[in-house]
Amino acid sequence: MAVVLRERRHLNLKLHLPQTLQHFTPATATTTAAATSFADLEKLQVLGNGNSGTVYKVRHKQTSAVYALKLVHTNLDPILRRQTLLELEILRCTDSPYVIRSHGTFEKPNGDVGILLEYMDAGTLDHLLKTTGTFSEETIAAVAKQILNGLNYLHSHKIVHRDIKPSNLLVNENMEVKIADFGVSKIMRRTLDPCNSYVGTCAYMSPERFDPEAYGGNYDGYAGDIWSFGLTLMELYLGYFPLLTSGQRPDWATLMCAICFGEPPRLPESASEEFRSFLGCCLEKESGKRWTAAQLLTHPFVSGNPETER
Ligand SMILES: Nc1ncnc2c1ncn2[C@@H]1O[C@H](COP(=O)(O)OP(=O)(O)OP(=O)(O)O)[C@@H](O)[C@H]1O
Repeated sequence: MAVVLRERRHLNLKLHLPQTLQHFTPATATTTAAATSFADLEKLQVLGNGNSGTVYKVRHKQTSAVYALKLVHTNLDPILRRQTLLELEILRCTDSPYVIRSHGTFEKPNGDVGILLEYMDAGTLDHLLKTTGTFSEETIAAVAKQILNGLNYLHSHKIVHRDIKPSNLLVNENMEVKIADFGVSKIMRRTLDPCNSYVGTCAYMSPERFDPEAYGGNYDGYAGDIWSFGLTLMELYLGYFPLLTSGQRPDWATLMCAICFGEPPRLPESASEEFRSFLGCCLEKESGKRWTAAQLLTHPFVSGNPETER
């Protein structure tokens, strides 16, 4: 299995999307414990609703193992179906402790697709922020290092996430953080492949993604992920979205002005010099000056963090 994975990576994930799900045997799955059909799973509760479908907490009837089952209603929407197949392919090819693992996929006769995922019992960073309040710098450094390890892994395999935000980062009770929801991700087929589509949550978009025309019509998707990552950390520190005006998320026009024409958001004086410097490296308006995930891992804000090896 490891050999197969290495070969895939060597090929830089030059993928051909299949038309059906029959090909999707997850490369990283513990398939012995995984279900083979919907009938093997007992639904326990709804974990959340996304744009594309519903996520359930489920139990495997024979093994009692608990998973999250993402059910996507792809039958009516060919674009959603194509994107779901791409999400599945990314999940199947990734093998990192910092990226959510898939344990299998199923398709219902009506075209609904089920993705069996590892269950993260503390939910999303967004949920944690709302229930337990703002994060200390120490916790943010530990969280940041894990997300960076995940981004570094994805970017080195030519995958751009394109929707990094607190609600797409899952946590378990050990405070292990994993990147999830590849619903709008992109696999870069060539090194210089540009991103040029307007996808992802616009609040967390970098200036060059918000206004690609001003940057020659294309943007560096990897650098876009770093901007979103920077805004995410800032939100964990402040307890609210950093570009928030008057207590509510700004509308599209206000957001565009703030992101494209305003100064990048900065941390208040109460934050340490190291944290402010770190975020400055993430929130550079010029994408070429923004640090990469690999570079950020060497920044003193995270490099000294004693995160246990996974
Ligand atoms: N593996 C998981 N473990 C635990 N909870 C999960 C898991 N995956 C998703 N969830 C929960 O289900 C919710 C909905 O997840 P989903 O992936 O559909 O994404 P979303 O980011 O809310 O939506 P969208 O796909 O529209 O961006 C999440 O916000 C989270 O609370």
